[in-house]
Amino acid sequence: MKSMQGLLHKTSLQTAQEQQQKPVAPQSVAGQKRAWSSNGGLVKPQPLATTSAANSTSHSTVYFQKAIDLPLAPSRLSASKIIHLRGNHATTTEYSQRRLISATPLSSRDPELDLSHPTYGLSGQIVSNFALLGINHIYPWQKNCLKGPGLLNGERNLVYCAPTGGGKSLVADLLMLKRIIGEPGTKALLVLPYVALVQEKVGWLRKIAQDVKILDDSMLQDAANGPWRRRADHGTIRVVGFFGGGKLRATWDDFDIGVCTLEKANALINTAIEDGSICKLRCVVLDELHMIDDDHRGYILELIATKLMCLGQQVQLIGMSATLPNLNLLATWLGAHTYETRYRPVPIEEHLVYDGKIFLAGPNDGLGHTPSQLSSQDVTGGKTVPIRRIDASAHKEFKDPVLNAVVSLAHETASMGYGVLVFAGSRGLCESDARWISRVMPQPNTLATDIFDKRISLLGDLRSLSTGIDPAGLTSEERDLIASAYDAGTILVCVATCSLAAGINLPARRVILHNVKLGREYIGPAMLRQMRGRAGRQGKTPVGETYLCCREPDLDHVLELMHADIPKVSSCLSIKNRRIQRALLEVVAVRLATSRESIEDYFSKSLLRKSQSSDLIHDSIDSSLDELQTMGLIESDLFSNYTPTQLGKAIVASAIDPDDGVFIHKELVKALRAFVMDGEMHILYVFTPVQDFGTSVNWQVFRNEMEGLDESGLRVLHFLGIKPTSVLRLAQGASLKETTTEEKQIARVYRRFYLAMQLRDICNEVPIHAVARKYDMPRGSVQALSQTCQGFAAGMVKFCEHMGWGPMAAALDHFSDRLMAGARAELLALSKVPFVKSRTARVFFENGYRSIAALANADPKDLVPILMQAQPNKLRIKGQNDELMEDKMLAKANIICSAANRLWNIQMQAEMDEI
Ligand SMILES: Nc1ncnc2c1ncn2[C@@H]1O[C@H](COP(=O)(O)OP(=O)(O)OP(=O)(O)O)[C@@H](O)[C@H]1O
Repeated sequence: MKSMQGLLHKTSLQTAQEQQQKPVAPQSVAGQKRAWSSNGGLVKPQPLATTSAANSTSHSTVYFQKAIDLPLAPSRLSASKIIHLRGNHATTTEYSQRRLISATPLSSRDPELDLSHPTYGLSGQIVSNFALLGINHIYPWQKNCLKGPGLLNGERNLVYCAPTGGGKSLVADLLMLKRIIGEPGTKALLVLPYVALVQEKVGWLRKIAQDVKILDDSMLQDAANGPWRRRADHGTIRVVGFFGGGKLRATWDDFDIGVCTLEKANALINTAIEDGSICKLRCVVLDELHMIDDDHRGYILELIATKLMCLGQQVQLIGMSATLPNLNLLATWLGAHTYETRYRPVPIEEHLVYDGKIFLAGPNDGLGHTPSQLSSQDVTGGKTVPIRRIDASAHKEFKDPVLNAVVSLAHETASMGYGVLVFAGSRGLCESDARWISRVMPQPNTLATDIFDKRISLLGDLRSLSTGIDPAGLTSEERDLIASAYDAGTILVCVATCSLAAGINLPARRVILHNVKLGREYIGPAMLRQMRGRAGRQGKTPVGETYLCCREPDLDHVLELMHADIPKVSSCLSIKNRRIQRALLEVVAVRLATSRESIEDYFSKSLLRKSQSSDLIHDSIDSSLDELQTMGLIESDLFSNYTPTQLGKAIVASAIDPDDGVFIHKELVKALRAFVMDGEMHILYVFTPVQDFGTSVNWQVFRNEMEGLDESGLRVLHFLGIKPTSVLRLAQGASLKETTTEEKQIARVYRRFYLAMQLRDICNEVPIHAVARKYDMPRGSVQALSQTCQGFAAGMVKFCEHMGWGPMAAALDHFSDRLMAGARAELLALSKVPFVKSRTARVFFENGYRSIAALANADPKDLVPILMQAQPNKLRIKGQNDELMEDKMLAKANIICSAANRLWNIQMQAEMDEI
């Protein structure tokens, strides 16, 4: 079976490991590797995996070689030499000077650059926490920004812009801390677009807030004498992250600083407005404010800010971004002070690489020099002189000059001991780039012992993750391990897809772009800026460099892109995309605006109002209110006062779109009449998210799976209105009708059921890549399904609670634990123990450890072989590493036993209390 072997790709580290086991002398690869022109073992690019070569004039059809098809333990190759064509840079730039003096020059004469200066009123503890993180002085721009009118005392809002890596976060962090420390008991929210950023920020803020007291000693004493028992962390700053499905129930009382994704922040704010606890909110930071323009999620930022501006209480709004061309529009909207800087603590030099030649595209030095406007004629016609040249490679594998450039430049950076990030346009390209680069890297046996040991240890850590290496992509645990290894210099080269640039914070000396495409499309200027912005970070590298490697047909576009302006941002609220309806339902449901007048007032504060006339908005409100009434989500009285219906409230509480809410409601009402409880399919169907995953149903697969359903599953089909005869017809090539509203509704049920069957497999521990293959779905979609289902399930539980369907809510709640565990019911108890999830839980179960009590009473040493057995990816490395692995496993076993003991004691206590 090609499948499994093919899907278990290897990382460059693994390759290094293999080479270490089977040292091979450097030799020519001629005759060993399949030729590029041959089709054996080569795969056609998938829709999203076009290589840059696809546009080359010399290749009409180009295939890239999938990393998984490369021969095992390949022989070593060497990187091409890169030759300076001019002895020095023609001009002396800030960049060239910084090569010599590696630190950012800081004015030590300005005492206000000292964080302990009375201007900032920070406690000694905060100042020393910052110092521990390497921040002793603030940059002059940070000082100037902070000293803007009314900012330090919280009276004014702020919108500011600074280049990536320019130190934006510190300004927001300080203002936020000042708010909650200045008024004990108040709250701040920090809103970020991605879960990975939320996690990272929580870690950072906890370090900043470590041991910082909010309450003074007398207040602490009062609290101790009060009727409530004090929390252990009472009086210190609690930083809590909100994302995914897990924390949906966390409330306002659980944090001082909440770090949230957009959706979570909006849900928290809605709840707090409704129950009145919003009065404690003092500060909201909107990071990556340019996201307001994002088609899918941007409108949530607008809703958050608009609601807060309607509250009539002082909430300091702080918006920041690296890419806001129309800063003033947003500042006017938020009534904010603005600040803009081009300051880069580490200068960045941009390069264009074409046909083995490296051109200086302009030092981005922030000193007012215009980057040189390269033109494609100058570059191809020899008018512009390259500064360096990459020798053509002697290896036929590196005949493609773009690949050769990427590999040689990555090799050069790593040889200097610096980190390099390579961005490629698809997963396939990413894997093959990593493979090729690893083949020119030094042999493991020539590495310094400490680096070698650290890499082995990293491999051990990766292998001992309970999830195993998932070929469908990195899990967050794997990503954390790799990111911290990169941060510590254990790994020097990271290859990532372009889309990762926005969600990671991995600074690099050099950023290399293997062409400027994501799939088949060129990337946009904002994404290019994100990627280039990863180059150079204060304290890590003295300078930053970016290299855009491209081929001739792309030259014009690439040059245009390099100098392109970032598009202006604007509101994403409209009737057509149904965001206005959602905005309206929300404010009515949380009773922020219930009269016609207050609704008008709400919209007058929106960003939309900055681009649309009040008449147009007035009309949009009219039609949306009518629509929401027709949908049964709101009601009005004679005086045009609006109230939410129970369904309207449930939809807002469970954070779903109104249209989806109506669909879900219909389905649940049917389910209440006849809920199939003697099997899992019905509950799984209810937990299947309704948003569009780009599901295209393979009807033959649907039919096969349908035929495998048991009697209870077939009953579910019947209740949902799915006709087996229709499925058979569709499997024979008939097409699904989707013209009338009713037909669309039915098609939606069929698609959702197709996803529900995938969810069933995921819950039954089938790996994501296998699910994707079985259902003929892109892996990304299956992954998205598995990642969103928990949050959606939590939303469904809330929905049922708000609809007053208690028993249904309880049944769903029980099952949602299982989704979290990703394992079958019998493993549920075990999966409460750390490290014992999914596959590991199964292995423990099969080895007789079937309950927490069994684990609590086990000898940790006995668990080691079972943990070993649970390692899925057969990456056993013989010899010295076995010991290391065993040590790690024993440490894990100890944690498992003591956690199981703790859980067991709690259980016992609860049982005794019941008696
Ligand atoms: N005054 C300072 N002195 C030393 N280091 C600083 C200072 N201010 C910020 N830094 C450090 O610079 C790095 C980049 O800062 P930060 O993450 O705030 O940049 P940013 O502008 O928010 O970038 P991005 O656009 O990627 O979010 C961080 O490691 C931060 O700790």
